[in-house]
Amino acid sequence: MVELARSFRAVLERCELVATGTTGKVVAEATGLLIARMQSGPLGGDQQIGAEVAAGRVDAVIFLRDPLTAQPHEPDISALMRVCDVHDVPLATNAATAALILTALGQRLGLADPCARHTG
Ligand SMILES: O=C(CO)COP(=O)(O)O
Repeated sequence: MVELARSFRAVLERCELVATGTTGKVVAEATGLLIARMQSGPLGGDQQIGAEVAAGRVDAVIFLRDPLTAQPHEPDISALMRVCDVHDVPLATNAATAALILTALGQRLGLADPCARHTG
């Protein structure tokens, strides 16, 4: 997530960012981006972000899943993904898809080169 945020800093600094607790802290410290932090995911942060999606206040969700690790709050994660589908909000669950979404957002913002570092 940090690598992605660094690569697309030019896009992200023009967005209102919200993240689950630990992710928001780590990315903010690594990049200097201003990020509103919800609860940690296992403590309800995914549900809080889901509520923002349901309220129509989110343009895109980037949720980088570790496909090899089971999460104790899997139902919360599924609910967040479902609410993105219900409201047709772009949802990235891997870095390649996230890069496509952030590139599109950057183009919409009029940035000539939304990605500072092309990591492949
Ligand atoms: O578990 C998470 C998302 O489901 C992430 O939560 P944290 O950002 O608090 O680690």
